[in-house]
Amino acid sequence: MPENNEKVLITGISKQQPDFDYTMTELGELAKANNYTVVGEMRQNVDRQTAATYFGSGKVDEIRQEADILEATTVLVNDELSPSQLRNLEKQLGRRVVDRTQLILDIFADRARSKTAKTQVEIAQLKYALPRLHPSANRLDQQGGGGGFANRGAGETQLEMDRRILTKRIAHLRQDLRDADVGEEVRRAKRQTNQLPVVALVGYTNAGKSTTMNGLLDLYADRPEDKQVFEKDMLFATLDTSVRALTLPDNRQFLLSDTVGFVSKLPHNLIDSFKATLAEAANADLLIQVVDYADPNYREMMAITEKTLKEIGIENIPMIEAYNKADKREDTTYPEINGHQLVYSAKDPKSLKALTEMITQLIFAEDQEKTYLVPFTDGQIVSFINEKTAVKATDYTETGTKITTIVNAVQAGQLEKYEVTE
Ligand SMILES: Nc1nc2c(ncn2[C@@H]2O[C@H](COP(=O)(O)OP(=O)(O)OP(=O)(O)O)[C@@H](O)[C@H]2O)c(=O)[nH]1
Ligand SMILES: [Mg+2]
Repeated sequence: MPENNEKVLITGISKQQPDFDYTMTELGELAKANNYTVVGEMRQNVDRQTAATYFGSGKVDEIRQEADILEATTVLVNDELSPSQLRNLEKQLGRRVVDRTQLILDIFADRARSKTAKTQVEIAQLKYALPRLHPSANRLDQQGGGGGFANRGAGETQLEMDRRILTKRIAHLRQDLRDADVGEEVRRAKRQTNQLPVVALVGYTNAGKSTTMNGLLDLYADRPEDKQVFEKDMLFATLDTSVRALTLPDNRQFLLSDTVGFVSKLPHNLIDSFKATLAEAANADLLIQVVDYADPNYREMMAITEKTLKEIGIENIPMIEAYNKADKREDTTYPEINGHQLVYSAKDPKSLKALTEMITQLIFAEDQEKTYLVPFTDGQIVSFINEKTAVKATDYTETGTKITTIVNAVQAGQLEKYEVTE
């Protein structure tokens, strides 16, 4: 967490957006997440932004005065500003201006731990910076970035050279990302586990996705070392995807994945560079949308999640709506199942069992009951059936072991030659 504690003034233009109030509240949360101290808020209730300075000129004066009175060193704007708007506003306000995109990028940069997450954030940062480079800005070569640009062509301006360095760096990072093959984790897990069904936790940041994952791992983790992903009360605690195999008491298995949370107006650069990480949910057979039911804005958060899923191309996957943190509400009992909806608490084992029941019903819907007769010489097949499928009955006959069990489509194919109809 950066030592920040800077005083900031939050500002925005309503543009008749119905969710404007909510996005301003969220901007305040994002500011806190970046360790800013919010000292005030100013809104302009107009339909359109002003081309040169975003706010109208009268409003700019007001904001400057207010920022002076409150001693705010930085003004946060609830939108992505054009490069010239940012420059003009900074000049007229006489202080640093940070737009919503920059703020979210700063938080992501602070949270990124894995090499992949760091690379993805840096690409988004550079793409944001590229059109905002300005002749008067600090020289890049003095900041030690890039390298290999000593061959400055005759007549090439400093600005052109800086742009070239950034563009080269972005290309380099993109190659790193391709080499890392982010989508590989789920694909590999699927391959190694004979195409087990994949269940993905998705939802607004801080809803409790990682806590739900950890709760389920506690109950059903396949291997003890598989346990625990990072959970914390902060926005964007998770910036990577983790996949774990779970084994239910009846031996049936599935893969569970946890991933990055969403926020409204997630910057396009960020969605773009995190696409590979986010898209892992696209490989899922079932989504669990985790919702912070104790947050008064949970409906807006759900709308944002659904919009973001659409944006990254995740549609038509069955979904459980999982209303979490019910323990923080006085007006609800839990766990409570209603169709595809569950009211629960990720910290309550009974709730997690109810969730598991729902998952089981949905992902194993295509499972079939079969009876196999396995000759005594094929002992490894009997072990496979006992370990990987939900055995209902076993009978030792003269010709071999007769087992009635529940199998998925892949297993049905693998065991076909042992199948008998009674
Ligand atoms: N009281 C209560 N707190 C919960 C519950 N579930 C999660 N939390 C808390 O909510 C906070 C966020 O939980 P996480 O699991 O990290 O949330 P996340 O959805 O993974 O968040 P990101 O990774 O930031 O997107 C943590 O402080 C959890 O302890 C719950 O059922 N009840
Ligand atoms: Mg998380």
